[in-house]
Amino acid sequence: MAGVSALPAKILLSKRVQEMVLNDEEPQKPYISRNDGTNEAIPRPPSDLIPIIDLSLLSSSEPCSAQELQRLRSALCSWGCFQATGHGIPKSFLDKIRQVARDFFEQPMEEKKRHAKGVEEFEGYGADPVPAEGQSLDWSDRLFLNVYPEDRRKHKFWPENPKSFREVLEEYTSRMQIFTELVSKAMAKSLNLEADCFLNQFGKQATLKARFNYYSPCQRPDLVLGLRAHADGSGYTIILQDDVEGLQVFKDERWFTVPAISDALLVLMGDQMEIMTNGVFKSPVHRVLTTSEKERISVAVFYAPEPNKEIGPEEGLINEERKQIYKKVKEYSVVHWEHYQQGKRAIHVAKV
Ligand SMILES: O=C(O)CCC(=O)C(=O)O
Ligand SMILES: [Fe+2]
Repeated sequence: MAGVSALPAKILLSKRVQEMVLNDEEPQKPYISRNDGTNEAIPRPPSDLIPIIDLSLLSSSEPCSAQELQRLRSALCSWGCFQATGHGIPKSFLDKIRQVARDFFEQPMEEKKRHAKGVEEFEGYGADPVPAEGQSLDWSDRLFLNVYPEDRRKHKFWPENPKSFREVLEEYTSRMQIFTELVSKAMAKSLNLEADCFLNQFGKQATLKARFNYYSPCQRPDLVLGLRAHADGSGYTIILQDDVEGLQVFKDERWFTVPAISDALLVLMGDQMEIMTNGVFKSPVHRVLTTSEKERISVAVFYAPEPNKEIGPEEGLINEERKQIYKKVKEYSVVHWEHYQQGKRAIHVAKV
């Protein structure tokens, strides 16, 4: 294509995608990653939609609670994700998060760069560290922050503007702690396990990391991805979308677009929940498309076991019919990252 050059990823990453778009630059070679032809979302039969689970039904003793738990289990066994409603976080607050995220990214570049990360670092404003040679880059800008435990926060990366950013993120963190407790217990109950079993594996100092994603419009959505196909290395991930769709989940050899539902949070299993459930729950491959019309914003919160904690398959999920397929692992996110950098999945390293 015209204007394609082969600037090294390191140089490209020192410049934000949003800057390239403002300068009307075409995507350069490392950003070109799609080879699956069409940009069309495949029409889906009504029965084949990402399940929506009403969490408010799960804590009651009504029969509908057992039914909803069963739907939760079935969603995580087949899709590895579900859209959570009835979670108790008001839509007005979810809108606030979306708004501070938008306000942050819409600021002038100099303001955002006050919180810039180094090209090789994780935390702060920028893009992922430089991937292995030959790997593509994502058409996105990010603000990545450790939010829990509190002593892991690096305040120099926390925006001062918009003014309410910190307060809103602190509240979201507290709400995410309540949310993860609720979801971890419900997942255990759905598998007939002791309610606290996953919480015990994650540990009291389980980490929460927030990634604010800004996907600029792209002139070549047919060639460029907002985020390349991957599975998460977390325990599980909670994703808040705005009204622009783009996230897709891979299932049955097809990509399915995750519908934008304004009051829902997408709960998506990471590899560590697949390990803890001995492969019963699936950690799905997912990706983000770009669109030429409008920017897209999302906020992903990664919930992972506390550092140095060994995790492994729940005993109750190992039996004669279902042999142990995963080993105990420690610091899985490190191995996951090394593979991710090379465009590979890591979960095989945890196989027995
Ligand atoms: O932007 C999204 O909707 C998904 C983000 C995601 O998959 C990730 O950050 O790992
Ligand atoms: Fe992801």
